[in-house]
Order: sequence, then structure tokens, then C-alpha cells
Amino acid sequence: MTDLEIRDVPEADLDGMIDFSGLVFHQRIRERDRERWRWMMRRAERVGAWSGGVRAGQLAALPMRLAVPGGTVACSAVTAVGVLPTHRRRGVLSAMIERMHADAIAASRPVAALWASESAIYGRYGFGLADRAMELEVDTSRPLALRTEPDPRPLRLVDPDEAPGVLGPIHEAALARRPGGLVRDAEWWSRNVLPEEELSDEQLTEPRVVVHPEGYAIYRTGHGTVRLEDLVAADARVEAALWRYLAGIDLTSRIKAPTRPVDDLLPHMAADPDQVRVTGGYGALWLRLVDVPAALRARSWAAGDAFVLDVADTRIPANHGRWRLTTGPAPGCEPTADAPDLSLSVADLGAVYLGGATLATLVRIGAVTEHTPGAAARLDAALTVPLAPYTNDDF
Ligand SMILES: CC(=O)SCCNC(=O)CCNC(=O)[C@H](O)C(C)(C)COP(=O)(O)OP(=O)(O)OC[C@H]1O[C@@H](n2cnc3c(N)ncnc32)[C@H](O)[C@@H]1OP(=O)(O)O
Repeated sequence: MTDLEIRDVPEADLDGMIDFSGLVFHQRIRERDRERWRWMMRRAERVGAWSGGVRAGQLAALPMRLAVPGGTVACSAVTAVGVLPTHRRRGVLSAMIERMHADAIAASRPVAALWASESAIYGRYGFGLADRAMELEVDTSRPLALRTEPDPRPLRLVDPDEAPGVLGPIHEAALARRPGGLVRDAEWWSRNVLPEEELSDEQLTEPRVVVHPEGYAIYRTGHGTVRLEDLVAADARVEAALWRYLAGIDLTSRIKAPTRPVDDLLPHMAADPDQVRVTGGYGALWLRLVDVPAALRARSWAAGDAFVLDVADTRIPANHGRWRLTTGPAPGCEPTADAPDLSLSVADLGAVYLGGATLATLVRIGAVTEHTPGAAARLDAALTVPLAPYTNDDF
């Protein structure tokens, strides 16, 4: 589109962005939802696309930190992406993504992440599906017998206002065990994790928070159902204590858990596996390595080794080419002219980065080329994580 102009959206125009989101996501924005949107848009780098004086598109990128193996990395959490129905398929999104990449590079954020409205959209921009989630349903009309002995330490209900202080350290410890989550500050807890209203279902109560010394669960109730929003536990026994509590709440007969990690313990813990059903599975976080060497240096590795990767990136030329990756205690990633062990797209590198997908699978489907026999298995061994990556942050 020839007259397209990409500009920052000023803070005075937050409501313009919110109304635009309502239009493209087919939502009626109620006054009480607006405050939450304003809070989120205010925190974001706001990109607008204008054509002939018309707001044709928008994109927001929240500066966050993403848990990766061994630490956290600065991340642009991309949200509120849309293009006016009258301006689709003319490159407006492509122009906004280019700007988002430039902003992330300027701010030294090596990765960008998003939840996609449609899976078909973001692969072309170098995003790979880095983690998946599953939905569980538990029949609690009868007692939930568990094969794991629940940790006996007492649980206590805390007021949501207290929750950020109490839950914060437990959540941070969980991020160190499992990659994929976002570091939460006090506002993220109160406005995003524990808002009083549940926008998608007005029948649900405000959030209830139950805390164990080494775990917590956040849930709402309604329709005879416990809807689990977040559950974190240091080990299986703590997890058993929290599930047993949730399953025993009076006047409810099932638990619905819409977002659980793919390696959730409950299906294995239940003495009667029929009582716990996996009712759905879906793609969760899409990850884009905006700065390949910085991202690869930022995570820890499960094995020491060295590889030459030939990375294809059609959108960010600085990433495109051959990299010598050294894994192990002092990770390195430098440009090289040596022959590659593996050739792969930057999107597939994003898909394996947190250990959620394996190179072995990508080689089998023909997406990744293995030049050195065994290189995919060796790099998988270095990428592997003890717990599957999991994201339970809504943005
Ligand atoms: C993180 C988030 O916020 S996810 C939310 C995304 N937003 C939505 O789903 C709201 C409704 N949809 C929209 O607003 C728009 O259709 C968008 C933002 C998805 C795409 O915007 P457009 O300006 O039309 O995209 P653009 O013209 O830059 O397209 C670039 C390429 O992606 C393709 N593409 C864009 N959207 C889609 C889609 N939904 N499905 C398949 N392909 C798509 C285009 O065909 C084009 O391909 P090409 O380069 O091979 O020609």
C-alpha cells in the first residue's frame, strides 16, 4: 500500500486503540472492560498504521520477561493486532511486524511472543509454536482418589489483594523449574491474573486464591463447576494437595481447567484415570527469535556440544546465515563460514527454543535438514528441559 504510514500511537489515543480492538475482534467493549484494556495498552509500545488519514491497523508490544531454561529473557509480548476489514491483505500487518521487530532490536529484547488468533498467520513472520497446552475436566461428583500422597501442610485462603505478595515468590520459583511463563509484577497479578470480573463469563465468582507453603491455586466457581485459572506446585505431593482441595469444594461436581501444561501430573495421579479427561489440546505461545545469537546465549543447555546452524530468516537479515552454537555452561553463538550441521528456519528455531518441540520431529517431517548424521538428536539433547514449557499468561 503506497500511502501507508507507521507511527507510534500516543497515550491520548488509548481509547482509539480499544475501540479498534472491539471492531476487529468482534467484541462489544463495555465501560468496565475499558479500564483493563487501558492499563494494558498504556504499558505497551503502541504501533499504528494509517492510510489516507484512516487508522488501518494496530499492534501492541508489552515489554516483559519470558522464562527460559536457566533464567529469563527480555521479550516483546505482542497483542491487540488488527487490520481494518477494508484494508486486509495489502501488507498492513507485515509493515507493523517489521516495526515491532525494529523496536524489539532497539530495546535489546531478543525474543517476541504472542498468542495467535489463527495459527495460519504468524509462521511467515518467523514465529514458531513454542508450547502447547491442554484442557482438563475432572468429575468431582465422587471423591478424587489419588495415587500420590498429598502434602499434609495446611492450605489457607487468601484475599486476592494479598495474592501478589504471597503468590509472587511461589510463581517465580515455578518459572525457574519450567520455561514459557512471564515474569509477573504486582500490577500484572492484580489487573491481569486476578481481575475481579471474568470478562468471558459473568456467572463466575471473583477469583479465589488457595495457598500452600509451596504452591497455590486460583479458581472461580459457578454453574456447579470449579474453573481453575492457575495452579503451581513445587512437587507432586503439593500438587496432589491442591487438586484434592479443589475436588472437595462443596456444591460443585466438576473442575474445568482450560490451560494446563501438556505434562500435567493429574491424569497420571488419578487412581481412576476415567475421572480426569483431557478434553482439548491446542497451540499456546508462538515465539520469534528476534536476535538469534542473543536468544541462544540467554538460555542454559542440558548438554555441552557445538553445532553449525544455517538459519533462514527472510524478515530480519542479521539473523540469516550460519552460526556456530556452543552449548554447555558458557554458551556461545558466533557467525561462521563453516559447513552447517543443520539447516532450519528461524521459526523452527523458535519452536524448539524452549524445548517444546524436537528437531528430530522437524527433520522427520522435512522441515529441518540434517547435514551431519546425529546432529538433530545431539542438539535435542542440549535443548531438552525437565518440564514441558507452559504459558498461562493472558495477553
Ligand atoms: C497476537 C494477536 O493479537 S493475534 C490477533 C490477530 N488479529 C485478528 O485475528 C483480527 C482479525 N484479522 C485481522 O485484523 C487481519 O486479517 C490480520 C491482522 C490477521 C492480517 O492483516 P493483513 O494486513 O491483512 O495482513 P497482510 O496483508 O500484512 O498479510 C501478510 C500475509 O499474511 C497472510 N495472512 C494474513 N492474515 C491471514 C490469515 N488470517 N490467514 C491466513 N493468512 C493470512 C496474507 O495472506 C499475506 O500473505 P502473503 O504475504 O503470502 O501475501
